[in-house]
Amino acid sequence: MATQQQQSAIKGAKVLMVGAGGIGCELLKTLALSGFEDIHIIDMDTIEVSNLNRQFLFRRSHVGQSKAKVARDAVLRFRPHINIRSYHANVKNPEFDVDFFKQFDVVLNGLDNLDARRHVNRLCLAADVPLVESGTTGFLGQVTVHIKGKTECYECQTKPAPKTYPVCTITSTPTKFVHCIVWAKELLFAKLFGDKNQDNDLNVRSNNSASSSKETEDVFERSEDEDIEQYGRKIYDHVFGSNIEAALSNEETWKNRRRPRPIYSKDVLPESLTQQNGSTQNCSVTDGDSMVSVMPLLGLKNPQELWGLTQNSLVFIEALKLFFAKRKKEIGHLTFDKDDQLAVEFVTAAANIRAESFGIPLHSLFEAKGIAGNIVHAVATTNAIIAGLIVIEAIKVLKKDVDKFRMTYCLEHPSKKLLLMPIEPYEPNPACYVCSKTPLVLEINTRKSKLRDLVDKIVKAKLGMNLPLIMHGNSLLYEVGDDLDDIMVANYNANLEKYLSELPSPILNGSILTVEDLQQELSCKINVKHREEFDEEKEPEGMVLSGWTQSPATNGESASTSNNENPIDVTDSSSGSETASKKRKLSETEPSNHNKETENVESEDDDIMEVENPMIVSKKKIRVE
Ligand SMILES: Nc1ncnc2c1ncn2[C@@H]1O[C@H](COP(=O)(O)OP(=O)(O)OP(=O)(O)O)[C@@H](O)[C@H]1O
Ligand SMILES: [Zn+2]
Repeated sequence: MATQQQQSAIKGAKVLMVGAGGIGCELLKTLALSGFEDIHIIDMDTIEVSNLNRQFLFRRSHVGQSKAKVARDAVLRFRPHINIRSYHANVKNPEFDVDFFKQFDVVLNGLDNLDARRHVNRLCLAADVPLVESGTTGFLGQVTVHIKGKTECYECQTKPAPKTYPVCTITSTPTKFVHCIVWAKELLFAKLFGDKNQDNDLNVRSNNSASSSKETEDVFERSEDEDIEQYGRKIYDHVFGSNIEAALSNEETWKNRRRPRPIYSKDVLPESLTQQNGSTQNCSVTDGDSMVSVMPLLGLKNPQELWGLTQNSLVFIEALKLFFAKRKKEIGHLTFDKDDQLAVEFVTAAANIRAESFGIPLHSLFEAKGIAGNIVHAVATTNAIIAGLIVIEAIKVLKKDVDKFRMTYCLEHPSKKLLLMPIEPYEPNPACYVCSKTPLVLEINTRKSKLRDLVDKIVKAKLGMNLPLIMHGNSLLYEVGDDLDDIMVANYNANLEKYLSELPSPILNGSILTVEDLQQELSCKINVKHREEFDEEKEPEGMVLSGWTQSPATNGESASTSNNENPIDVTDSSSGSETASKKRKLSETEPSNHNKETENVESEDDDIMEVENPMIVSKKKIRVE
């Protein structure tokens, strides 16, 4: 039961909730039942069938409708007299500016991505509004409190780098199924169906007899009149047959490794599939239908069933045929999406054939989809616990009970008999570029990198700025906005194509740039260090930024896109778990002895997820409430 004092803090509070998904539904219900009377909710999504098992404010009839609105209506049915306002919109929209945020007493995040979390963090700092941040991953979860100047901001600590694999493991020497999945989705799928101009480490040259006259022929190019099945077989034979044979010829590679087996389509498939099951040509799906699927056409019903080599090979060819027959317009623009059934079928089959070749155990479509989509299944109970903890912290924030603030971690197994681990929050990190204005350092080749590289790879992708402005001394080099005249736009566009050292105000070794986002009211300095060479494997972007918060790739992002620091990237850190780093507790005078350590949690496919191990913090400092 809430005390009188708590009740009055709750009643008078105006609260903003961002996200009405798994955590958000629980949170809205708990807020309403705890006595909150003025709640605003922002969510950009509509309800999907897959949300219904845990987002209990939604019913099947709501599928396709705004989450924020349906959540509001559902709660108003049992709390009709409170004020709930819903916004079906992206929190990054300009209408949610600093003034919008200023009207709230506290902001509560129930988001699922780092990008939006960082944006809300910046607006809360700019508006000086407390933020209660949260995240869950399966059984793990955490709630943290962020108050400008008092506790660390959401970006004070670096986030874990997404799990990456060396390129050569993926392209030549896979040893785990996840390596085959990464190869299938980031290289093969991207090569066949994605942007042709993207760098791709897949071996594209054919040296088979048919093309001996043109040794450099790109086998992935399909000529207009080429039969789709023949084309599919050509790709199959190239990637699973001749490429493997070529790799085998390098004896050194296989001295201490198991040798892979080349697989050719003629050895596993009948001569003509069209006669066997001409179904994909005749099936009734319409062009552009993302629900197209080969499974029913091949009589495969159970996604949890393990397919043999022949079945995988059939799925491979038939899925490729379907892409060309029914989704031709999308070819050249596709990135892998875990919700795209045909893409999942193709990637599962390709990964399994490669796995077979390398002697790695095969996996079902269900398992492969989980690995390819980095899916950790949501646990409704964790969301409910986390939502409860958010409300507890929100009430402390409203009562200004600074000494009682806690960051709470929901653990999977009891540790010292505790499943919920509360820890005192930490002071702001004086080296944080977001809340403490410490300059970042950028190593870059100022003669070979263009302003466009800086804008795309650093300012947008890494610093998460939406409407950036770049200044060097008094010279404005770049700016985005609706109020720019044509001449300015032309000047800025021309600057984008110039090398840094050739800009009107040249950026050279020792230059200090000011980079700002007016919407986020964020301004930071970048110290530029010229460097001639970069390691292509370890630093594929040709530049290195120090002191920023790592942003994981979004689903389906290609391995070689600018967002990733590392070549092949597979994880999505939805919970916002953090890596070990020096932390300063609020009440602490000696900062030295509270380094948080991390524990490695091995998931099924050996993807390592780092979670903080709060037990490392001295027990004296922990007060269980
Ligand atoms: N930039 C944003 N603006 C507004 N809402 C956002 C933004 N980013 C994410 N969200 C919302 O945050 C919510 C997160 O909820 P949750 O983690 O349960 O994800 P979900 O999409 O509902 O489920 P799942 O991803 O597991 O299918 C989603 O409803 C999503 O729409
Ligand atoms: Zn900070």
